[in-house]
Amino acid sequence: MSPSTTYSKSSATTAGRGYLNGSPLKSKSLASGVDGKAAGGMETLSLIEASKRLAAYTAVDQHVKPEHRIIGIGSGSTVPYVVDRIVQQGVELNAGRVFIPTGFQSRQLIVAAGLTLGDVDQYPTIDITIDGADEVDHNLNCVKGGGACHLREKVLAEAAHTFILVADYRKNVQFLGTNYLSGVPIEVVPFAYNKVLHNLHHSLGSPKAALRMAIKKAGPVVSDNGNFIIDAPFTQEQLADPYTVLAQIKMLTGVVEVGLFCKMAKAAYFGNEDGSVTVRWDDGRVEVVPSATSA
Ligand SMILES: O=C[C@H](O)[C@H](O)[C@H](O)COP(=O)(O)O
Repeated sequence: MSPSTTYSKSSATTAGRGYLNGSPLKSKSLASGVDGKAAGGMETLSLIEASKRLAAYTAVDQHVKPEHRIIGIGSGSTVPYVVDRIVQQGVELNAGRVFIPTGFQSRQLIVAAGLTLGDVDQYPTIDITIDGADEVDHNLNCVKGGGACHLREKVLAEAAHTFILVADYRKNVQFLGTNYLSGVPIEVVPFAYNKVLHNLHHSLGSPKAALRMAIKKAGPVVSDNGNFIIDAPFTQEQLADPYTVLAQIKMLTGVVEVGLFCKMAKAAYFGNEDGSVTVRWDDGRVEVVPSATSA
C-alpha cells in the first residue's frame, strides 16, 4: 500500500480540520514537480499534502540515523510520509529496527509497511520519535490531539531522546490558538467528563469547552484508550503561557492527559508553500532549507 495513497484518503477528512484557513487550500495543487508524480496523469498532491511530505522527508533525512534502533511513530495525516521516507532508507537498515506506534493508525502504518512493531512497555526509552502537530508556537510549545492520540503521543515524546515535530505551514504560529481553533484536546475518563467540563467552564476560563462528538457514530469520540475527549478553546492571550494552562487542566481529577506539549520537541519542521522547509530549533534558531535541497 502506498503511503501517499493512504494519505490522500485521510487528508480528505483532516486537511481542513479545525483550521481557520484550512478549507480554501484543500483543493489547491502545486503547479508541477513537487510531488514527483505529476507527469503522466498520476496523482498530484495538494499544496498542503506536498508541504506535509516536504516536512516529513526533511525531518527523517536529518534525524533518523542508521544507529537509531527504536523509533516512535506519531499519528495524523503527516506521519505516513515519515514512514514512507523511513521505508526508503532500505530493508537492510530497517530490519534491525523496532517501531513504536502512538495509536491504532500508526500501528496500521507500521504493519502495512512491513516494519517491526514494538510497544513502549517493552522499550521504555526510544531513540527518536517523529510526530505531527495541530499548532506549534515559536517556543516549540504545541497543541496535539486533533486525532485524539495525545496520551500515547506524549508518552512516546517523553520516552524519546529526541522528539521532532513535522507539519505544514499552517501550523507554524507565534501564539497557540491562532489557526487551530477547535481548542486544547483533553482526554478524560468517561464518568468524569461533565465534572471536568464544569471546571473548564467556570474555573479555567474556557466557556466553550465541549465533549468531542463522533461522526458516523452516535455519541462521543472514544480514544484508543477507551476515554472521552474534550476540546477546550482558550484565547491566544491565555495560551501565551501554555504551561500554566497545561498545569491547571492536568490538576483536574478525571483528566488523563492534556494536548499541550510544552517545550518537549528538539525541532519542528514546517513544509512551506514555496517548497522550502522552515526548521525551528529548541535553542531559538530558525533555519530555512531551500526548495532545491529540501526533500
Ligand atoms: O491526535 C492526533 C495527533 O496529535 C496529530 O499528530 C495531530 O492532530 C496532527 O495531525 P495532522 O498531521 O493530521 O494535522
